[in-house]
Order: sequence, then C-alpha cells, then structure tokens
Amino acid sequence: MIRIDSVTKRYPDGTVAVDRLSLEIPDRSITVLVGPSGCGKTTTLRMINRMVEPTEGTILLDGEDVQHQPVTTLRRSMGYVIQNAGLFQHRTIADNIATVPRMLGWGKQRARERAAELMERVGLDASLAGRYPYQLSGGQQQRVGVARALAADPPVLLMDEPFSAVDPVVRKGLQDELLRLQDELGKTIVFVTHDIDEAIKLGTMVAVLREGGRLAQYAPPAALLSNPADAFVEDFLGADRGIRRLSFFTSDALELTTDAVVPADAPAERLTATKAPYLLVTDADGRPLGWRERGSDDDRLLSYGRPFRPGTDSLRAALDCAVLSPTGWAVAVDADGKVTGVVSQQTIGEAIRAAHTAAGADTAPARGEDEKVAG
Ligand SMILES: Nc1ncnc2c1ncn2[C@@H]1O[C@H](COP(=O)(O)OP(=O)(O)OP(=O)(O)O)[C@@H](O)[C@H]1O
Repeated sequence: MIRIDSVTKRYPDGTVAVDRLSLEIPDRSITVLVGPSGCGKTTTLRMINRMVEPTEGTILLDGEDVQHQPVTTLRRSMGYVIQNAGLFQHRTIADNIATVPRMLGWGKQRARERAAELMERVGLDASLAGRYPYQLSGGQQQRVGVARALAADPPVLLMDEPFSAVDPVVRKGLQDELLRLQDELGKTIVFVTHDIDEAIKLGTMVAVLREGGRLAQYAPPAALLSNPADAFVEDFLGADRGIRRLSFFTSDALELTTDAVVPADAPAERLTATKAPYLLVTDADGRPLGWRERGSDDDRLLSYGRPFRPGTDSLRAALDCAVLSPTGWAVAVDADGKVTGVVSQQTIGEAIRAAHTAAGADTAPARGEDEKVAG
C-alpha cells in the first residue's frame, strides 16, 4: 500500500502545489487523482516516485518512507506512463519496451522476448516491433508507453494523463484495455486525469483535488456520485449525476416479462392472448425481430432498438434501451442474443428507486442555491 501522510509541496517560488494531502492508496487497484488544471495532481504523482520531493509530510510504500529508499530502487518498483507516451524516437518499438530490462542487465534475447510478450499483452501487433515511434498512431504509441512501464513487472504503475492526447474513440479503447490488463496483472495503479468520466470509469477509489492542492473528497466512484462532499465536487461531477450513478447498479434484479414475446410463426390467437400494448416478435432461434402493435394488422415491425444483457449491463444501460425503444420497453437478451424477456420504463423506474433505497444514499436534502454559491 502507498500511504500519503499529510504531504505538502511548496515550490521555491512559494506556490503551494499540494497542501497537507493524506491518502491511503489501496494495493492492487486503480486510484485516480482528478481535479481541475493546476490542483497538484502531477506534483502528487511525482512525489510518489521522488521526481519531486515533498516539503513536509511522508509517503510510505509498504510501510517504508520513500525518502529512505535509493531513488533507483524506488523507480524500478514503479512504472511511469505519461501523456504522448514519451517514447525514445530513435529507438524501435521493441527497444523502447526493452529499455528497463536492458538497464537491469537482461540479455538481448530475453529482453526481446519480454518486449514481444508485452506487445501482445497490450494489444499491439508483433509486426510493429521493428518500427519507430513516429510510424505508429497516437493510440499505438500510448500502448507502447504502457508496455514499457510494465517491462520489469513493477508492482506499482504511475500514470499521468496517459490517454489525454488521443481522440475519444481510441481513448475509450485504451481505457477498456487498461481495465482488462489490470484484471490480469493486479498492479497498484495511481492514475492522474482531469476528466471526471475517466476517473469514474477507471477508479476503484477517486481522489478529487481542488485548487491549492487540497483534497476535496476521497471515495469510490458510486459514493462520489451519490454523495458529493460539497458544491465544488458536485459541480466538478457535472450534469447527469443521477443517471451516471445508475452505471453502478446491476440490471440483474429487473423483473422481465415474457408474455409479450411471441415467435413470428405463432398462431393468431397467441397474438391476442396478452394485454401488453406491443408484442416483441422473435425469429425461430428466439432472436428479436421487432415490435408489433397489439391488434394491428400492419406487417411491418417497429425497430426493437438496442437490447441489453441483464447482469452484464447496468441499470443505466437498461434504462437507455427503454428510452431509445419506440415502444418504451427494453429488450433483454442472453449471451447468444436470444430474447429472455422485455421490461417497461416503469418497471425500470421502480428498480431504480429500489436500488437507491438499498444503497441508502441520496437521502440528504438538496442543498439550496445560496449554499452552492458559498461552497
Ligand atoms: N516546478 C514548479 N515550480 C513552481 N510551481 C510549479 C512547478 N510545477 C508545478 N507548479 C505549480 O504547482 C501547481 C500544481 O501543478 P501540477 O502540475 O501538480 O498540477 P496538475 O493538477 O497536474 O495540473 P494539470 O492538470 O494542468 O497538469 C500549479 O499551480 C503549477 O503552476
């Protein structure tokens, strides 16, 4: 575990970049530092690997003060990834990744094998090994940056805005990849971003910093969304907080109905046997074809929209499907895309209320505008 204990950083010109910050960063999970520009995120990260020395306070790594450890040993236990990857332009991709193993005295062959293994791990085609960084896309370069940081298998990974320079689609891919990689590797990751959505998606714990390098709130993302500590955090979380929080509730418990699900070749009386206003027509394999209005003799089907997978998808996804559906009903499917039932917006609304009650959150009265201004 990394423990930041009442750490302050005052730069020589008097700027207080970090002000009495205390954080317990849990092992083998992703902790995100998020906040507006200049709030001390990078300074905090760099104090962990001693690229910046604190003015006051201590940082402990597994109970040991990092100040008492030789910088080289410390940095070997911490991979470091930065924006734009920071690759060596005159070295090939394989050589970039093998940098630290080579510094540690690994033989050429072993370092090369390690580089190949890591390229596969981070989703890079082996054919890119001999290229130079400028011959790769921004997203690919960022993957190389991650592979390079992982090369000597350090227990800790420090990541400073690693995905900020790529477009939103590539960025989402890199985020998904990091989560997948973390499932496999279980590193202790400290991740800096100014993007609250990225923080909420990646963080097991999220530390929101405010200007002056002070901690505004430290909590798991769902708790942040349900109970922001003050107006600053609430404003920083931005709009749709309630909807975004639904991402943390499972759609498992949604009560599905199959009454309104009928195969295309069902006998006519089956089509009138239900009171549901719309029937979901399926093909012979049970996959959705579209909605038919009950009693209508129009053969054309309404689009069934995007289905969701109970358990795998969140309540937010289920609600989104219902909202997008022309009938207001969401279609649930299994892993094979076969319909397991349908559910109305109303039933989803009831499930949302039940989930909120179970989570015991959002019970505090809404704060007034006056307090917002004061905060
Ligand atoms: N070497 C330095 N000397 C003086 N002030 C510095 C130095 N490095 C950073 N600062 C100041 O310290 C404060 C925190 O900077 P830091 O880079 O840690 O913030 P940040 O939250 O990472 O910002 P950003 O999101 O813009 O990268 C800022 O006011 C910055 O100007």
